[in-house]
Amino acid sequence: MSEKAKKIELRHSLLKKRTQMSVTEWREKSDRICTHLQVSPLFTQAKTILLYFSFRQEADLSPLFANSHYRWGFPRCLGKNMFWHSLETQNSSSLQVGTYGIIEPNPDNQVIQPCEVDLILVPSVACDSQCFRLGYGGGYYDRMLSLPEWNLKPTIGIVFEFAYLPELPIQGWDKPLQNVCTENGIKPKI
Ligand SMILES: Nc1nc2c(c(=O)[nH]1)N(C=O)[C@@H](CNc1ccc(C(=O)N[C@@H](CCC(=O)O)C(=O)O)cc1)CN2
Ligand SMILES: Nc1ncnc2c1ncn2[C@@H]1O[C@H](COP(=O)(O)OP(=O)(O)OP(=O)(O)O)[C@@H](O)[C@H]1O
Repeated sequence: MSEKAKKIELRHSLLKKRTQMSVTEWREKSDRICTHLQVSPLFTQAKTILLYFSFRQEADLSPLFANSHYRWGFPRCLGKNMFWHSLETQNSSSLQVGTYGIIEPNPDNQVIQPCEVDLILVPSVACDSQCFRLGYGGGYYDRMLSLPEWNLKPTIGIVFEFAYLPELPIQGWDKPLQNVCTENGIKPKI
């Protein structure tokens, strides 16, 4: 089987497993992930952090946004690129539903430039012990993290432990992240 076909099959089975989690289990594991993040030096030493609105039962990091000590950035998809915005108000009029049905900031919100970013929390379908990541297949983070202005930014892949695997199928453009966080803790790249 090709690496591409292996990715498609794995993505399908892991997304199925993730959406079969009960809401209670999802909430508990998401909260544990938030707790591990909140005590990590990578996190506490950051000022501007990129993250996401949970989609298809991804770990929900919304308890983190409540902390106004940090500046939070959320992605907006435009074509094959992501743009990052902070939300000045918690007002729902600053949000819209984007291309894939994911909530995103509307373009009027303040743009966050790469040089301002200290940490990226990367939503993942799976990660492996070398910090390679499987996403939804759009290539958004692969493209972004391959650019020189993003290349050296600290990254933490976010997955539940059941999707932290020994080895993912990888293709030429896949670049490892620097860390992975599951409900059991933060694991740096080996
Ligand atoms: N919460 C969250 N927001 C995010 C991401 C994410 O992973 N999580 N993204 C991270 O990239 C971007 C959105 N990327 C996405 C890419 C593809 C699909 C999607 O539905 N793909 C189709 C198959 C596409 C294909 O194989 O060509 C599908 O799964 O049915 C969804 C989101 C930006 N925002
Ligand atoms: N650095 C890059 N430059 C150009 N195209 C890229 C790059 N990285 C990935 N792609 C394209 O993106 C597509 C999707 O890649 P892949 O299946 O690895 O996505 P993914 O990491 O699962 O998705 P996502 O990052 O959106 O969650 C591939 O077909 C590939 O051609």
